[in-house]
Amino acid sequence: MAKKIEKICCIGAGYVGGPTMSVVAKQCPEIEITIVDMNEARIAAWNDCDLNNLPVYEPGLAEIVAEARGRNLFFSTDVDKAIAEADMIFISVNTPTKTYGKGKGMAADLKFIELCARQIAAVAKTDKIVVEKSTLPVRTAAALKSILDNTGNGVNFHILSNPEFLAEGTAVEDLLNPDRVLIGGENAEAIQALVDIYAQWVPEERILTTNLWSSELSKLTANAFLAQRVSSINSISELCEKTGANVDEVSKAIGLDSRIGPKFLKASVGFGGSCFQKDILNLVYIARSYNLHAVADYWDQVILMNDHQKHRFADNIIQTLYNTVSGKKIAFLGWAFKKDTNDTRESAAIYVADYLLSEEAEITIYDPKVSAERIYADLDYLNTRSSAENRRLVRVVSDPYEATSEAHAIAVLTEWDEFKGYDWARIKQEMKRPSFIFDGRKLLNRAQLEEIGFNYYAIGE
Ligand SMILES: NC(=O)C1=CN([C@@H]2O[C@H](COP(=O)(O)OP(=O)(O)OC[C@H]3O[C@@H](n4cnc5c(N)ncnc54)[C@H](O)[C@@H]3O)[C@@H](O)[C@H]2O)C=CC1
Ligand SMILES: O=C(O)[C@H]1O[C@H](OP(=O)(O)OP(=O)(O)OC[C@H]2O[C@@H](n3ccc(=O)[nH]c3=O)[C@H](O)[C@@H]2O)[C@H](O)[C@@H](O)[C@@H]1O
Repeated sequence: MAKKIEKICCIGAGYVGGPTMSVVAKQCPEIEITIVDMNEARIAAWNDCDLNNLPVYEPGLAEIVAEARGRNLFFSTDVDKAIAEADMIFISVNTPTKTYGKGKGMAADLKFIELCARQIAAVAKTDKIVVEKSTLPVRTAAALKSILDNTGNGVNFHILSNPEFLAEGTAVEDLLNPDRVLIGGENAEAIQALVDIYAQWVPEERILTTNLWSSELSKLTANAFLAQRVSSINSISELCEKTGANVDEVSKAIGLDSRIGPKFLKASVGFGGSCFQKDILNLVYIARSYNLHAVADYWDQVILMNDHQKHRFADNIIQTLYNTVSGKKIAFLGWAFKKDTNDTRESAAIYVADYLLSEEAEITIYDPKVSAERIYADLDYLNTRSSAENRRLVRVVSDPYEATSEAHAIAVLTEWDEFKGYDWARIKQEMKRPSFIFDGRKLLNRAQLEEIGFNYYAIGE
């Protein structure tokens, strides 16, 4: 019989910790869950009475937080207390690409993970099951175990790997109906304790148990395969543009082959998000560290193709606008890395904007969920020009018609549904002529827009 878990602590109240634990709290009302974070502002936002102020926007999430918060779901900055009281501790902190030292620009930065392990070791006075929820390099559990066992108070720690496969924008749905839940571990009782939690709402045949290393490596592999599909179809999109083929037609034709399948074949301006690039870079780094250079080079191509796609989208705008965008107003519709999220990490929009700004374009941005502050922070982070210069060249507005008015061109960077329903005749009326649209998401209706008089360009057509 596995130990029944009564109290869970989750370290990290971000895009994974927040939604994941909210859903566990909803499905397991008898378990008390405390999500802790050292970021006070983030915890305050999770505790905000106004659910519109939650730090993560996900369809359906606010309702779940409203149901569970204060009942069996708590958000706190008191990390030590939550660790001390919990039977099971999820580590859901960020594991970004290293920006310094050995492995800079490639390896995952594990300093936040190590800090968690040291804090758990220092505080724990009772046995704990420690669950890796963050995405980690294969064999990280060995390092965690070494820290916990050597610096702890003599209590027993069992480590499990339980990577998260949710996608942003559909996090709640993905958590409620996961394709699979993956649990890697060595201790049968600890594994069973976590299986028992998920089994409250996930069919048992979708709960897969493996050894620790397969679980850790499966997460990196899943993201690499998904990103590879996007880069593969994006590579074909360029060939379509040269040959008269239409990439949507090609996607459909190949996707109907049951061995290939229809998902993740949508050509785009390039994949973004906090994880695809970081996880592939990490995979490449790990392969190189084992001297597997052919393996590393193979996966590296996925990133190179993605960079190429963003670059050529921006280049096409410049070329089409008579080889100069200097002083021209370009309207960006969308800044988030995909629809239905306020997350902008590694969004293709950032890189397209940066490229156009270096050509002295003046960009006006509208995104239904992303704040101006976030957009400026994204651009400043690249360090290409001064913060003052970014603010001089970029305007962020809350009305799409204001963004597009007097613009030479519109670039669609995120596939927000609302863009489809705009009054495109009015937009055309208020733009400079000729009026160009560059659809990086293949979202809009070519026939309708050409009828109105737009010059419409879409990826892969
Ligand atoms: N964002 C996503 O959709 C997915 C992310 N992942 C993985 O999950 C992990 C977390 O990702 P996100 O939630 O997006 O990151 P995030 O950056 O949104 O959240 C991480 C949180 O951890 C907190 N934190 C860091 N160190 C801490 C410490 N020592 N004590 C207390 N709090 C600490 C930070 O303040 C931050 O609020 C990453 O490894 C990521 O690769 C996995 C699946 C999906
Ligand atoms: O580890 C993670 O962080 C997560 O990464 C991705 O989820 P996410 O990045 O949230 O979103 P996706 O739907 O995968 O989209 C990623 C990027 O690829 C782009 N994309 C996706 C699919 C497609 O066909 N074409 C395409 O360009 C999206 O627009 C977006 O920019 C994976 O889908 C999740 O399973 C994983 O848990």
